[in-house]
Amino acid sequence: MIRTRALTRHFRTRSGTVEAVRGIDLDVADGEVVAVLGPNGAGKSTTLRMLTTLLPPTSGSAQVAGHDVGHDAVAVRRRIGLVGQGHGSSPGLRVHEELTAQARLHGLGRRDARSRAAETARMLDLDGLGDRDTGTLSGGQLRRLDVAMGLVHRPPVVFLDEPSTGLDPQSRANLWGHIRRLRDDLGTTVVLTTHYLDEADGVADRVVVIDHGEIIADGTPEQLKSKVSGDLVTVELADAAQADQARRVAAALPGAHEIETDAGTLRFRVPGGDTVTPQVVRLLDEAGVSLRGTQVNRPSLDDVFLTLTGRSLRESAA
Ligand SMILES: Nc1ncnc2c1ncn2[C@@H]1O[C@H](COP(=O)(O)OP(=O)(O)OP(=O)(O)O)[C@@H](O)[C@H]1O
Repeated sequence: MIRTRALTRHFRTRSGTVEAVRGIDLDVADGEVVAVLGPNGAGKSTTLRMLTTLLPPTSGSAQVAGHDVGHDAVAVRRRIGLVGQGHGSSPGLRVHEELTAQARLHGLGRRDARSRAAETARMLDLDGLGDRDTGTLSGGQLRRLDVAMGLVHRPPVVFLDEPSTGLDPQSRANLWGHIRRLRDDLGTTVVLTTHYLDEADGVADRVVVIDHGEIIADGTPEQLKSKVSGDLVTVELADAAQADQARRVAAALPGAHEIETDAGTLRFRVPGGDTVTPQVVRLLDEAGVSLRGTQVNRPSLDDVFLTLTGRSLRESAA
C-alpha cells in the first residue's frame, strides 16, 4: 500500500539546510496499522506531508495506493484520507451537514453522500450527534468527527497526524478502539504519527521509530521491546543497610545486568523476570536479607528508545 525508497526532504533556511527526512525506506502492507514514533523535530510530519502529496520530496520516491506522490498526486489524493493535527470541521455546521459536505467534496451524489455520512457517523459513535452544531462538541467528539471526515469517502489508506493530542485518557482509548476497528471492519491501512509510547503500543501492529530524519527501528511493539535485554526487576528492601548484600545476590544470578541499588531499592535487568523473581526472593531470604516487595516490569518502548539512542523519548520530546 505504501512504498518509499530513499525518501528525503531538505529545507533551506537562513542558517543553512535542515535535513528533515534523510533517506527513508518504508513498506506498509494493506491493512496494517503503523505508528510512526519519534521526538519533536524527528521528521514525522514532514514524512506524512510527503506521503499525502502536501510537500514534494527533495529526492527519492514514494508510492501510495499504487501511485507516485510526485507524478500522480491527484490519483494519490483520491485514495487517501488525511486527519491533520488541527480540527477540520467548521463551527456553525451540524455534524451530519459537515460529513455530507465532505462526502460531496469527494464526488459522491447527494443521496449517496447522505447515507455514507450517516454510516460513517455510526462507525465513530457520532450518530446521536447528527444535529449538533460542531462548535458544541467535546474534544473527543470533535476528534472523532475529524477522523470521520477523513474516512467518509472510504479511502483504502488513512493518515492521522498525532490523533489523540489533547484528549483525556478515556477519549484516547475510545479513539484507539475506533482506529483498530477501521482495520478490522474495513481493511483500511492506517499510518499515524505519535509522541506517545502507549499509543504506539496500544493501537499499532507495527511501530517505526524515527530520529533525526532516519528510521532507527521498525517492528511490532513486542519485537521492539525484545531489543531491550531483559525485564526490569525492582526489589524493595526492608532495611537499606542490607543493600550491598542484596546487590551481591543479584550479581550472582545468570544474565542479571544493570544492577543498581538506591536507598533500599535494588534494581536489575534479567531475561524472564517473572520466573527469576521467586528465585531471587529465596536467595535473598537465604542470605538473611528481608524484603518489603518485588515488582517486574516488561520493557517499555521508552526503554527501546533509550537503548537505541542513549536518550529518553520523553527528554527528547521536552
Ligand atoms: N518548512 C520548514 N522550514 C524549515 N524547517 C522545517 C520546515 N518544516 C519542518 N522543518 C524542520 O524539519 C525537522 C523535522 O520537522 P517535523 O515537523 O517533520 O518533525 P516532527 O517529528 O513531526 O516533530 P513534531 O513532533 O514536533 O511535530 C525539524 O528540524 C523542523 O524544524
